[in-house]
Amino acid sequence: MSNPVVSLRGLKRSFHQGDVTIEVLRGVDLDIMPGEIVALLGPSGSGKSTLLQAVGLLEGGFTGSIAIAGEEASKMVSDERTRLRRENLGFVYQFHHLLPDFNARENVVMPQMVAGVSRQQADVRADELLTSLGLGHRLDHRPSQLSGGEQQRVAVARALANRPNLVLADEPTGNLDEHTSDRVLAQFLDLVRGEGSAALVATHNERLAAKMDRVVRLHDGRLD
Ligand SMILES: Nc1ncnc2c1ncn2[C@@H]1O[C@H](COP(=O)(O)OP(=O)(O)OP(=O)(O)O)[C@@H](O)[C@H]1O
Repeated sequence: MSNPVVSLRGLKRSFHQGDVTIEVLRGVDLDIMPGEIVALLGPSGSGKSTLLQAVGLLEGGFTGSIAIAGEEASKMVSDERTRLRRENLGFVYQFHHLLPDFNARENVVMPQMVAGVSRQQADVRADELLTSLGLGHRLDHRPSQLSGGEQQRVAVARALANRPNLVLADEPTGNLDEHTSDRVLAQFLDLVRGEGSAALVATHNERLAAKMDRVVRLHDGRLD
């Protein structure tokens, strides 16, 4: 059997403020297999974003083991972590952080160029992804000329541009109304499945979580 795309063992994270220590993650264990889409549920403040930051190799301060595609990241120096992140991970946030001066296509092209893909190939991939998300008629629009749901779909295309093994999504449809949120999430899940990526998706929403392959819950700093 293949390696998990992510394997966490005994992951811990505390924050210190003055004399107060908040133990947010108190020993999280989690394996996600290739192609598996996992919903991460938990109330506000339970540590969902903190957990995604750990898996995304974006922040230090964690103890325990974080393996991405079989490579242990916790002892890596920053350059190695960046390489591991670029080779394996894609990100979607609640607020899309698209580049405002670039159009939809260019926003999806940019991460590919950073990864060394030619402009021509990157354009083809961007158009393919955006078209499959129903944005074939919006390729030349800038973010300010797109609706919230359209902007979020561009962010989804950008996250998948470099064919990540794992997509990390933090409330990916949290800023959209219910109808748009359902539609964008369905398109997100279809695309991730079609691409064969795994995903870890933080949400408050039980109904959206039920559409994924598996649900894990953060409770008292651990996963139930
Ligand atoms: N940089 C920080 N410094 C101090 N405390 C922090 C920091 N980041 C997070 N926390 C605390 O850690 C806890 C978990 O935060 P986190 O954002 O991971 O929760 P969450 O489950 O994603 O919440 P939400 O659903 O509201 O986004 C909170 O109590 C928060 O105040």
